[in-house]
Amino acid sequence: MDVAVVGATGDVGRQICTQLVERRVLPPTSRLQLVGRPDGRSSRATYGLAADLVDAYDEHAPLLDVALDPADVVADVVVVAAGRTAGTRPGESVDRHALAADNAQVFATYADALARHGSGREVVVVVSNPVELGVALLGDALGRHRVIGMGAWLDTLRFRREVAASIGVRRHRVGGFAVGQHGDDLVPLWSTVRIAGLDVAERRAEVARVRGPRTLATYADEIGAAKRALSTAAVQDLAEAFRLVDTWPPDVRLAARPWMTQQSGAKTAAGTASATIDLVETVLDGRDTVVAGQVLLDGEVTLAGAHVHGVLGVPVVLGPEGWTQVLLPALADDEHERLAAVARRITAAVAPWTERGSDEEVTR
Ligand SMILES: NC(=O)c1ccc[n+]([C@@H]2O[C@H](COP(=O)([O-])OP(=O)(O)OC[C@H]3O[C@@H](n4cnc5c(N)ncnc54)[C@H](O)[C@@H]3O)[C@@H](O)[C@H]2O)c1
Repeated sequence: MDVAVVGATGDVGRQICTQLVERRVLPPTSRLQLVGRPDGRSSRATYGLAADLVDAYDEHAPLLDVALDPADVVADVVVVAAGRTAGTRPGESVDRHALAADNAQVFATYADALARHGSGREVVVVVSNPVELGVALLGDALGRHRVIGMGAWLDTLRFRREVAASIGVRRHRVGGFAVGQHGDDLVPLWSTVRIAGLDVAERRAEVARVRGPRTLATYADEIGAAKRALSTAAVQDLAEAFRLVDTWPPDVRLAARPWMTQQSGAKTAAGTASATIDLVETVLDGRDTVVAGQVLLDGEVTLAGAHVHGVLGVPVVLGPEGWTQVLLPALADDEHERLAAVARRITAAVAPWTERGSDEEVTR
């Protein structure tokens, strides 16, 4: 099985390539295709990255190949990590609309190239932001089941880690999902949290203790307040800003910590790459596994009495041919309400770049 990484020399793309090789996800007989742009620095750096990876991992590296023309991308799994990023400088806000305007062309280019020249079977993992727009454009072009965005899986892993830290266990003992839109519009599904080794009563008591008497009705305000507090704290002392994050409930930390990391200039490349590789491994593995991801829905989910026909982060079954089933359990009222609002906001955000049109037409 072969993997292509589009945007291989970017901060995230480079981490994905390195981890794919270092974690031996691909055997030496497989091919890792590093995809760059024909113009600019990335074309030269793509060849350099291939040489550096062989230098480091010659004993077990897969075959390494460079592609600079979208028409030459060939793989069983294509990871799209190319494009502009935002919010990496102190005080810089993430304007998802502006980011969409920039990255829509990148998504459209590879959607078109894979539709024309691909095998018709490749599975695409979208990393670039806005991940929902990437899933919409690539899903429309290639078939929606073959395209998954990794933002909800990263948010899910972060949610599990924050809950685990508050309870005092390791992440692998915590289950549960964070869904919705990647970024501030994520939806932590507290009702799905499970903790290995605890019975139902014990788990409920632990969740109530670490969550407190809050609901998702105030979540957006809490995230806004957290960012303001961090902006002030970070001016004085970045260590103090990260210490402040630790004083908040798990779901606020879930949104605030990556935001602070991005603002620190460090970016979130390692965590993003690791979550991406989970999805790539799942597809290559050949067995169906439940993950969370942004997918293009066609009525599989009903929120506020309306079927969702658009992109939304949800738990899905992922396998060798892409995602097959949505596994969204019955939600608590506050979760349902927030997820319905988020679905509408994603649809509105994606509409200018797709042919699906207005909110009402998409979610009916
Ligand atoms: N989904 C997530 O959880 C998540 C997390 C972190 C970053 N991201 C996103 O990943 C993307 C990349 O982030 P980064 O920090 O690596 O950015 P970066 O600026 O370091 O790298 C972007 C790379 O994309 C390349 N590129 C741009 N247009 C291209 C094209 N048409 N074809 C091939 N390559 C092209 C550039 O040459 C560069 O190497 C951004 O959109 C960012 O928002 C997503």
